[in-house]
Amino acid sequence: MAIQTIGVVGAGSMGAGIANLAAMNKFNVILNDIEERFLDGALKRIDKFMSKSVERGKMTEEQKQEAFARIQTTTSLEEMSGADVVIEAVLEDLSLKKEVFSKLDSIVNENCILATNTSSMSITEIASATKRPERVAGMHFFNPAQLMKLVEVVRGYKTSDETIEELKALSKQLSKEPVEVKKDSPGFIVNRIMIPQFIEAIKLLEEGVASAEDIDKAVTLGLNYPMGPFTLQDYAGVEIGYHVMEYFKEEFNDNHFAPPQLLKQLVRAGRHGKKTGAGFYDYE
Ligand SMILES: NC(=O)c1ccc[n+]([C@@H]2O[C@H](COP(=O)([O-])OP(=O)(O)OC[C@H]3O[C@@H](n4cnc5c(N)ncnc54)[C@H](O)[C@@H]3O)[C@@H](O)[C@H]2O)c1
Repeated sequence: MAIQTIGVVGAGSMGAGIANLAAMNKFNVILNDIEERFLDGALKRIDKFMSKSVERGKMTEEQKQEAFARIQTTTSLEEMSGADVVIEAVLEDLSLKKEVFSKLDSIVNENCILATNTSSMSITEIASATKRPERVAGMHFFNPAQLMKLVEVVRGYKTSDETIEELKALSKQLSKEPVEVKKDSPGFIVNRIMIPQFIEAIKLLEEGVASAEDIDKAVTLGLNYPMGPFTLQDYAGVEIGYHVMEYFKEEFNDNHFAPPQLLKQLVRAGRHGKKTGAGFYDYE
């Protein structure tokens, strides 16, 4: 199947980035969110990203305009009927994702692939909200989706080989490097490794072993990571890690994954990271 039109549901950090990436790679994009203001915000961020690319000589103004023109925005999920693949990027909430998948299943054509950008949750469970579990899979991008090279293509229990192959091919068309996650396991590969590191970093901070700045410095210089754990959580959205920890705790039946108290407090206080002006660090 030749994929021409990609639907993206949820126009937040990830949805906007994925829509931008798809448009820059010459796909038509239908970008959906629940309110116009979220779509306007997404278009502004897309415009900003591409303007910087033009400044840096990575694309021409004409290419930017062409890519922009390929993105159609809508608050009506019905308009996903024209999509060959839909990538869901709503909040990390299992019941919300299932509701979106159930609706999409009755809107899109029968061959359409329904992919989720979930950071951790069960593809099999999300697929169970549809009558096409063989056409449902994880397509996990990293932030910012325009730049980060990796895509985890994740198999649910009933995902067909054809669906996996098509999503791997699509990832390459989007200039990404896909890896196949062969089993539907919480957090897939990257978050399974990263979340315990976040937990240990927050515990070190809580125990007063070192400051956030010094933990970040130690990890960047000592492990050669591009960002330390606090800078990265603030960048990704502090609440995302929190939801993933809660999910790991339940799924693995292991309290070791429980979100540390400090993280809970930040989430409760609305300190969700850079996008809210504060997280582990202050930005304003
Ligand atoms: N932020 C990251 O670093 C990152 C990386 C990889 C994957 N993810 C995953 O991507 C998903 C989105 O994360 P995000 O950081 O972009 O979140 P976000 O909060 O920035 O955006 C979520 C968007 O979904 C919209 N939304 C909510 N309900 C909706 C509905 N019913 N229909 C359409 N839109 C709806 C919201 O209005 C919001 O604009 C999550 O599952 C997250 O775990 C996030």
